[in-house]
Amino acid sequence: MNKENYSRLPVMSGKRVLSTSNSSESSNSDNQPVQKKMKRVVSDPKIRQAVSVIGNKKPPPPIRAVATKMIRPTGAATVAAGPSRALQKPSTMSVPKAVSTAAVGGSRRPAWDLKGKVSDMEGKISNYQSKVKTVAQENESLKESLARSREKVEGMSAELQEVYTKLRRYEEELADLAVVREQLASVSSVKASLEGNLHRLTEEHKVVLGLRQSLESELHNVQTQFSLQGSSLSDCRASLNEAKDRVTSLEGTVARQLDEIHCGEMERRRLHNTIQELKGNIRVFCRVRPLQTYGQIDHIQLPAHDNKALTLAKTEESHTGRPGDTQKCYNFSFDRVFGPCTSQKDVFEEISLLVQSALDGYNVCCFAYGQTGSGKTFTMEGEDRDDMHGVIPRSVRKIFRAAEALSEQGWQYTFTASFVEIYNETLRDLLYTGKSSKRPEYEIRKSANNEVTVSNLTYQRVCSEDEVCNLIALANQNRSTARTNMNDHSSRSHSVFQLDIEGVNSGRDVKCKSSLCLVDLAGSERVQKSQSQGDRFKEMTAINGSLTNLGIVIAALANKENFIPYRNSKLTYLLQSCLGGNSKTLMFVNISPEIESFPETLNSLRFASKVNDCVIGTASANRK
Ligand SMILES: Nc1ncnc2c1ncn2[C@@H]1O[C@H](COP(=O)(O)OP(=O)(O)OP(=O)(O)O)[C@@H](O)[C@H]1O
Repeated sequence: MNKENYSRLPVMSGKRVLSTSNSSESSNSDNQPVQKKMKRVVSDPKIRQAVSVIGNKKPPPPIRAVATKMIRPTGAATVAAGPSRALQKPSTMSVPKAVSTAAVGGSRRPAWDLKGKVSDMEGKISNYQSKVKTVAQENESLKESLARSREKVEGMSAELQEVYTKLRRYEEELADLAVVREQLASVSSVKASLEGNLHRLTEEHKVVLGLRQSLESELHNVQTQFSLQGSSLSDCRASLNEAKDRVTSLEGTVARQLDEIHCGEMERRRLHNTIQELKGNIRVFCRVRPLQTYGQIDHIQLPAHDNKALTLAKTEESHTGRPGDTQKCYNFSFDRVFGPCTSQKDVFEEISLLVQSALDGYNVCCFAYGQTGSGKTFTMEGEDRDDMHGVIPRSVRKIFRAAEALSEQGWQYTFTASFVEIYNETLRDLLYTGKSSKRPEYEIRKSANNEVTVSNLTYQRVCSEDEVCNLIALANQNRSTARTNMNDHSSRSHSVFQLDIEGVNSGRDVKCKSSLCLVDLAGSERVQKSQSQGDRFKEMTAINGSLTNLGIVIAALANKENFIPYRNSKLTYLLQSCLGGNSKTLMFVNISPEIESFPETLNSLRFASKVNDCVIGTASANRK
């Protein structure tokens, strides 16, 4: 084995091989690599034979054969006849010069010189004998040398085995190293990726460092501000304590003022009621509808300086038949007269104080009276546009706003709405949403504490103006309308919108309860003029009967009669609590400006005058 053999081994780092080789050299007792030794041994011709034996090759026979041949006691002649190959080699042994010369070819003895020839032969024999001796000695030394060589060969075989063992170990190490190399490769790739990561992290670290610096500076700023605010906080605390003291003292003042406000509110209610009483618990407002065609109203005169007076003038034909001869004037006086140009807002302003009374715990009733088409529904409900809203939507708005304002003084209000129609002396629920075939019967009932209710009627709890407006819209859908000669869309029924109000001031332990009734009466025209027949005639009879009865009830109240015929009509029975002593009533008399309506206008004004003359007993608030 030599270095070339090593290079043909499985992959191994040269360094490691060299180091192993070196270590092997250094560990060897002879301080020589095994292969070198081997080379030297094999190059020795004597040992080569032994090596050949180890290598399973037949050993060359010569030495032993020669030795054997030489040792075998054969005669000198045999020796002389065929000298061995060893003998062919020039011998180093010394031969007597005389013998040698004669034997080799010195001068030939004469045939007769037998003695000399014998002597030559004897010399030759002794020569051969000494040669044999020498060869035997050589043979012995060769045997010894062979034995030594065998020992050496055995030693070397052992060494060789050792070398093979080492070789196998090296090979195993090499295999291990290959695994290590693979691991190294994978570790290298991991290292490369880690280096990439490291590079990225380094960049990120730089960014984070920058961020940190900016955050640190920000933190510094915040800390500065914080310390500044800390000092201002202590200032604030001091002023807070001062403020707390002030608040405590103000709370006392507020409590005192709340008491004063409450007393003031109760006083306001009392005074307000006094004013309403002074104005009369039943008041009548007259409203003239504008002309629906271009023209001038001549027969209705409204004095410019007096907004409470109205004159109805009619030029009566003379017996000669010529017009303009005599003029008959009918003067009326009401609590207020509104001309055709008065806006809805101005009309409501006059009655808003009455609506306020409803919140204060007084029953309030407001109804519109007049012939068909005179503007009752316009006055009570108005139209969709905000500025055209009538008394009902404006009252509802005022009530809810006033209730909200009073909540600051501890008042909590609950509202319940109902909407009834009286058609042909029959009650109908205008808030009914069930099937018309399943409409129940409605009966007016009076409770022990004189409260009037209607059985089966919808009493809807409401919390806002919008909710009430939705109910009014529902009622309008349900409302029965009929076509008449006087007005295509006139209502042939009375409609009664009622808002029951309950107020509680739990802090003061005060309660109040009242009703606000807003009534749009059916048209009051005379039967003859409407030319109604059949059902329409029946409608007109029922309407006029209930309106007449309304007048009778008001007159009976005015005369302080013992018996008030409320039950004569459904209308008066339903409005009983609003018309009685404990109420404030407002009647609108609506009149049409057309000259053709003169008789109806006169009738309406006469009816309203009668009502205006009534003074209903002093109202008292329903307080507990
Ligand atoms: N003050 C007013 N200004 C403008 N238009 C009015 C006024 N009063 C009434 N009108 C109009 O006159 C018409 C009739 O009015 P409205 O329907 O209110 O009469 P009514 O008395 O309620 O009739 P009915 O008894 O048939 O219900 C309507 O078109 C209404 O818009």
